[in-house]
Amino acid sequence: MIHARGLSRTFRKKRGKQASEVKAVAGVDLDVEAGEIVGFLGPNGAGKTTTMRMLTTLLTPTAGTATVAGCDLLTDPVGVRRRIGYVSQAGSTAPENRAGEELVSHARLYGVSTAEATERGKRLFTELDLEGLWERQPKAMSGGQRRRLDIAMGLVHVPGLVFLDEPTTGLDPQARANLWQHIEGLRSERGTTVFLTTHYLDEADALCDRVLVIDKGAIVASGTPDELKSSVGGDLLTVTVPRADLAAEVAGRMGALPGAEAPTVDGDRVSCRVPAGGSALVALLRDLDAAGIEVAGVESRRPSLDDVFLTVTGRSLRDGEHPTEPVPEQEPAR
Ligand SMILES: Nc1ncnc2c1ncn2[C@@H]1O[C@H](COP(=O)(O)OP(=O)(O)OP(=O)(O)O)[C@@H](O)[C@H]1O
Repeated sequence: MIHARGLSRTFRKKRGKQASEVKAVAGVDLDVEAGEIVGFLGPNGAGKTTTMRMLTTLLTPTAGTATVAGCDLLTDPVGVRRRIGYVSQAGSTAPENRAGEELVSHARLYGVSTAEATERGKRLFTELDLEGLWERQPKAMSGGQRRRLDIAMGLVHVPGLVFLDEPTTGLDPQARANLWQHIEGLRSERGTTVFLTTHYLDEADALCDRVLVIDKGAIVASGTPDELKSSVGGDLLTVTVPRADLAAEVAGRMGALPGAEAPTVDGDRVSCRVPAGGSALVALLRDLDAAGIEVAGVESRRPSLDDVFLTVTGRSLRDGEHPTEPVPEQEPAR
C-alpha cells in the first residue's frame, strides 16, 4: 500500500545572511502492506510529519520515489490524493462552517452523493462521540471535539489508506480508547490501511501491528511491538536492598546469573537485564536467602517500547515533551 525508497527532504533555512540546510528526512525506505496498522514513532523533530507530508503529496521530496495506494507519488499525486485520507496535526476544518455541512462537502469532493455523505457523516458522529454537534461551528467546540471532527473529515470518503498525524493528542482517555476502537474497526470491517504517528507508546503497543522508529531523518528500527521489545535484550531485574552497603554484594550475585548483563547500582537499587526475568528472580532470591542477605523489594519487568526507544535513539521518548517550533517553509534545496 505504501512503498517508499530513499525518500528525502532537505529544508534550506535562512537566518539573516546565514543559510543552512536541515536534512529533515534522509533516505527513508518503508513498506506498508494493505490492511496493516503501522505506527511511526520518533522523538520531536525526527522527521515523522515531514515524511507523512511527502507521502500525502503536500510536500515535494528532494530525492527518492514512492508508490502510495497504487499511484506514483511524483507522477500521479492526484491519484494518490483521491485514494487517501489525511488527518494532519493542525486539522482541516474551517472554524466558521457548520460541522456537518463541512463534512458532507468534503465527501462530495470525492464524488460521494449528498445522501450517502450525510449518512456516513452521521454514523461517524455517533462513533466518534460527536452526537448533537452536527450544526455546531468548530470554533464553538472543545479541542477534543475538534480533533474528533478532523478525524471524521479524514474518514468520511472511506479511503483505503488513512494517514493520521498524532490523532489522539489532546483527547481524554475515554476518547482515545474510542478512537482506537474505531481505527481497529476500520481495519477489520473495511480492510483500511492505517499509517499513524503517535507520542504515546502504549498506543503504538496496543494498536499497531508494526512500528517504525525514525530518528534524525532515518528509520532506525522496525518490527512488531513484541519483536522490538525482545530485541532490547531481556527483562529488567531490579532488587532494592534495605541498606546501600549491601548493593555491591547483590550486584555480584546478580551478575553471576546465567546470561545476565553487567548490573548497575543506583543507591539502594541494583538492576540488570537477564534473558528470562521470572526464573532469574527465583534463582537470585534463593541465592540471596542462602547467603543471609535481606532484600526490601524485587521486580522483573519486560522491556517496554520506551526501552526500545532508549536503545535505538539513545533518548527516552518522554525526554522530548515539547514539540519543535515550526519553522517557516523555504524552497527545497535541490
Ligand atoms: N518547513 C520547514 N522548514 C524548515 N525546517 C523544517 C520545516 N519543517 C520541518 N523542519 C525541520 O525538519 C526536522 C523534522 O521535522 P518534523 O516536523 O518532520 O519532525 P517530527 O518528527 O514530526 O517532530 P514532532 O514530533 O515534533 O512533530 C526538524 O528539525 C524541523 O525543525
